[in-house]
Amino acid sequence: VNLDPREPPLVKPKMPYIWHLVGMITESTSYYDRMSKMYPPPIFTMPIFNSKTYIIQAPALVQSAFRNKNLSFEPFMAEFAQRMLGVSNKTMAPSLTPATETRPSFMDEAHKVIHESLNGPPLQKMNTDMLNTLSVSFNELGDSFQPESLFLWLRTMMTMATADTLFGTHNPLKDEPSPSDALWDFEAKIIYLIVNPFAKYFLPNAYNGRAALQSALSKFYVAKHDSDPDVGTIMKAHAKSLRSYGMPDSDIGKIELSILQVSTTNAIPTTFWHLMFVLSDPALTELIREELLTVITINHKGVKRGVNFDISKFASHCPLFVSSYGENIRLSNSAIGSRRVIQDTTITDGKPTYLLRKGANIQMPTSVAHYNTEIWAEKDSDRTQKKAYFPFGGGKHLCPGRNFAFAEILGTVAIMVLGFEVRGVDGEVLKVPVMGRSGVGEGIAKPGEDGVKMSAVLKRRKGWEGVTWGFAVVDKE
Ligand code: HEM
Repeated sequence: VNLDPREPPLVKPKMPYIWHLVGMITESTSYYDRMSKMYPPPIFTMPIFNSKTYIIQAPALVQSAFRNKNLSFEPFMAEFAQRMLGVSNKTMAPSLTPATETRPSFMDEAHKVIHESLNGPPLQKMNTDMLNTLSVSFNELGDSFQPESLFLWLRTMMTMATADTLFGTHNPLKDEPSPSDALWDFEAKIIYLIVNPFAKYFLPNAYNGRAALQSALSKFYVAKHDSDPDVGTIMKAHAKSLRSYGMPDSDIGKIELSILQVSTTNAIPTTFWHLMFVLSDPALTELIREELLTVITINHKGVKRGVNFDISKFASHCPLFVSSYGENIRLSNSAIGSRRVIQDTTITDGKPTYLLRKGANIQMPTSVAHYNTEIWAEKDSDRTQKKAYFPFGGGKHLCPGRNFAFAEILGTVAIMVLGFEVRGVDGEVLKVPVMGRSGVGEGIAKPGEDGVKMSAVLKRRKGWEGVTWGFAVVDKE
């Protein structure tokens, strides 16, 4: 590749063309950590085939990239979504509609619609719907319960509660034989579905799981169930937008699988890690229980007691609980932020300035900043840490689901910590399973085999037996 001297320095691969690509595929996101030790920050150029990818490692430069309007996420979203969903150019066409004099591009309109649907009253409804659906599952548990796999039990319960929240009474997943497995079989292999044109033969579970989900979702949209009153605003508004740009109902079903996927893929593993971090530290568990006592109201209904959490108070009343969540998403997140240079541009961290050439790709490995021990040593200033912390990306595409994730994750962990004693099958305190790295294209690491196999015993806590749990979400403070 040709490099202007003002561009970031080139890191030549040991073997031309594919060396870096092989590294990414075989070592997943750990490859970037290894590279960062050999080529310390701030930024370098990695040649892949005949193209250039700039790897931005210095947190200040990452923040500069997030703010730069010439670095776009949209080409990736379009390419990634089409291959992930396995849809034709014809199906994708309406969602690629460019702007006209009278109307924004579909992508810009969808961006606005999604961000609006995940804020204010629609967000509060989503938080309450999700957590009250989950509460039903907890309320149905007896005095003691032992899931074969704590992770898989939590995953299934949260997947179905998310789908109920998004799709309402006619949640299309309900008609599938094992909908949560179909979704996660698909999710686990997304990167391979993207790169492997023969996925149908090599990855039958992922391929067939995706097809079954898309067919169920298409029936939902053909029957116009998205106009039902209990459907989440995000699904209603996004489908309305797709229709207005000319997409037929059956194709809407295929595309909307992506919203179900983004709503579950990171939030559910994050809940598991947060639960594990808290439960593995009995002193922390006790302190968090004390904090949680300040955000509940107890109603006596005859002999039964109803306990409601007020989610809007978590931020102000539960500093330890909230900061443990913040630390959890720092450690469990090894997402790679992506952007494409759509116009020659420069970025700077205040010292040198780097030229970025039109057409090149950008990758920003979260783990390089999130695991930088110099930055995260206690002595380091808050300002530096703030720059080095981007679990939800940044700029225009800063994750719009972060407030929903905050509510659902803390709400789920809150019930389990306050309402239950959760121990290992041997009665001992649970240990955090080995946390690997997420694969390329994933955000949050999933537990490995030991974590998936881990069973647990949930016993209702003394004094909290027979409680009916619920959530009354008031305004976020
Ligand atoms: C702990 C949970 C979550 C994490 C760590 C996370 C992380 C991220 C990240 C890193 C991005 C890319 C941002 C960028 O490149 O600047 C993103 C985008 C996005 N996320 Fe999340 N996310 C989470 C939960 C959710 C949930 C629950 C939803 C939906 C309800 C959601 C919906 C989205 C959407 C729609 C985008 C694309 C935004 C856009 O293009 O403007 N996320 N998320």
